[in-house]
Amino acid sequence: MTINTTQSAPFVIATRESRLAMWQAEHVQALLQAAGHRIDLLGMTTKGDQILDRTLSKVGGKGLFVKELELALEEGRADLAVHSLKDVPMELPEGFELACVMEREDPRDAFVSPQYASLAELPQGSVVGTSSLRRQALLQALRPDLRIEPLRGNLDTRLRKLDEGQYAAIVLAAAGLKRLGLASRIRHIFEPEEMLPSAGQGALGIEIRSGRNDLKQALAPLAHQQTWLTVAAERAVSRAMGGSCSVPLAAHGRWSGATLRLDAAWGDVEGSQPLIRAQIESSSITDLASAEALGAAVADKLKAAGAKVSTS
Ligand SMILES: NCc1[nH]cc(CCC(=O)O)c1CC(=O)O
Repeated sequence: MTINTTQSAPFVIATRESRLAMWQAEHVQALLQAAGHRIDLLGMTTKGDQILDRTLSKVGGKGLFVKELELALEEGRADLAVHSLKDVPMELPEGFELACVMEREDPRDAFVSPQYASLAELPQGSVVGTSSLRRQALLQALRPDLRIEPLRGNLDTRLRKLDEGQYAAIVLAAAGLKRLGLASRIRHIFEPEEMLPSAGQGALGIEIRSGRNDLKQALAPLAHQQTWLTVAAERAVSRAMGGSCSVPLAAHGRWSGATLRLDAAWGDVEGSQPLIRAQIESSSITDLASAEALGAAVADKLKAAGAKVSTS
């Protein structure tokens, strides 16, 4: 029998229990284990998961997926939480921070349909499933004839509802489908020119209690600096616009060489006005502060063109 009294306790990852959340937590677990750390998982059902089938945006929004994981960190039941950055509120509560942002998966949206190979093939008036106001607004801009119907639940649930025939097509993040080995369901990937992605889409962020330098050190090798700068710029647009899932807002950064091009689109909730779009390119993005300044500048352009800051 060996008793190792010097080895410290394992780090615990708090995670939601959806297949995608588990994949993401296990991915981080494997990377940290490969670097020699001991890592346990703590699975949790969040309020957001319990009400997935109701109108999430009306009962408190995205933060619901994150809050209970934060409580586990606060109470010391867990050390880190792995999030899809797209679901992480712009401002973290006092005492929490993002320890790192990891390399991005495909940030684009995917068209999924058993029958049709692309949006253009959909017959007039087809029903398309999405509960994202951003996807709804961008879809209607491309095809005003389509009927957009709500679609909730985790990825498997959404695909099942599609296969049951409730929709002619649905739109999902390519990243989630690829992570779960479901890339074969993708019929078309929208280029940002067609459908501009959401801030942070496809990127994972790891949240910790502020000041946990032991964790920061362990997580530093997982950070991807270019992704971090890109999503910092995107999230700064959302922050400046008061972004939440109750307003159609897209923000997407792309690099070509040393130049970051940041695109954003904003729509009013009623969807009565055409989308307002703005774009800036910058070759002087070197740190988080300059990335966030670029995001703020794009938000200023949106506002100058008539976009309203949301206060809810
Ligand atoms: N809002 C749910 C959500 N949060 C993150 C992803 C996909 C993975 C990612 O963006 O990292 C999804 C599913 C979807 O939008 O289709």
